[in-house]
Amino acid sequence: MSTPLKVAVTGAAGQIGYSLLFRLASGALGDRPIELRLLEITPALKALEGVVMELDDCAFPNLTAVEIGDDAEKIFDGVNLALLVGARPRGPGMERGDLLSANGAIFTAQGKALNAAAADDVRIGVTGNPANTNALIAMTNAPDIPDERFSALTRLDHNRAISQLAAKTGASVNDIKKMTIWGNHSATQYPDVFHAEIGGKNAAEVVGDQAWIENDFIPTVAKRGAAIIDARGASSAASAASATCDAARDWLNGSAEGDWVSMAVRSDGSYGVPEGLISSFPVTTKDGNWEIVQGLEIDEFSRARIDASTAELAEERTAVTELGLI
Ligand SMILES: NC(=O)C1=CN([C@@H]2O[C@H](COP(=O)(O)OP(=O)(O)OC[C@H]3O[C@@H](n4cnc5c(N)ncnc54)[C@H](O)[C@@H]3O)[C@@H](O)[C@H]2O)C=CC1
Ligand SMILES: O=C([O-])CC(=O)C(=O)O
Repeated sequence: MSTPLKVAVTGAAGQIGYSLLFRLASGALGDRPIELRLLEITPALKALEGVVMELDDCAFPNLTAVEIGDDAEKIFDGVNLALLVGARPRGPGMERGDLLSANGAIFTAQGKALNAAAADDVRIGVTGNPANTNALIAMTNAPDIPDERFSALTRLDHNRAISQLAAKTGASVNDIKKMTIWGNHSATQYPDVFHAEIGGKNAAEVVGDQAWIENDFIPTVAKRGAAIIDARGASSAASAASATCDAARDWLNGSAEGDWVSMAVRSDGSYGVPEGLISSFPVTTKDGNWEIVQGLEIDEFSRARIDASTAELAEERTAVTELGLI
């Protein structure tokens, strides 16, 4: 048996955790042994013990060990992958950015703990909202970990966009490639169909309905989180866990040939996105590394939307700078 991949999950007793842990343990990252290291706040440890009892009861063949605790440095010791989920979710009527001050402090502490304790090859995926700026906070507080090891989750938005496009065109989700989410995991995000393909043809041309793209598709994807909160009374959990798995699997194992994925990563200035912001881009991945897809033509319609979302990210960066978090 190969050495287990040590995977930390924070907020493990929460809603997303309750789906994510079982997906990870049952092979979402591939058929490989994994060790789970689960971080919670002290009052949630008892509930987490119950979740671990359930993990035990599944007798997952690839789950070699589970450790739980409330000390981030101990839990992050030697981890190869850290999935930072633990943070307060928004309720009805809130924007994700409203969580900045409540959740930002979690990511300073966890950035420092990862810096001190994680394995040299660690990859860190941030799901807790506001995900992009939380990733920026963790990255800035972990100066010894290369910046490219941090990403924030926009894979859920990417998956939502594929699903909406499949429903509109009658195509299978398997035929839809090269979807892109640009910018922030917020209502300003820009799901881009102009570079996407359906069965090898340009997706915007297949749709042939600019009004639908503008007035239906983009707002439906961008506001899907709020629609789920309205319907469920709680924010998306199983789909967020599924996207967290998809993103981690593709990061570690590589994106498919002839396709790309959306990940929020540190901007190097590509596509005019201010350097240093954690913004979503089309990326290809291989062996735990990502590369921003280059050379896409950005027309005026797309330019305005990318700029609006990255302006919001810049404002969030200013806000957390003023809060002393970075
Ligand atoms: N990026 C994305 O696509 C999505 C992000 N989210 C976000 O994920 C986060 C978690 O959502 P849920 O699981 O539904 O929330 P939840 O409230 O059910 O669970 C959060 C858990 O985090 C724990 N926690 C709080 N502070 C912690 C700390 N310092 N260390 C470790 N654990 C801590 C809490 O005790 C709780 O058990 C929220 O911020 C939510 O908005 C949710 C859906 C999609
Ligand atoms: O909308 C929320 O607050 C939860 C979330 O991030 C999503 O479902 O995309």
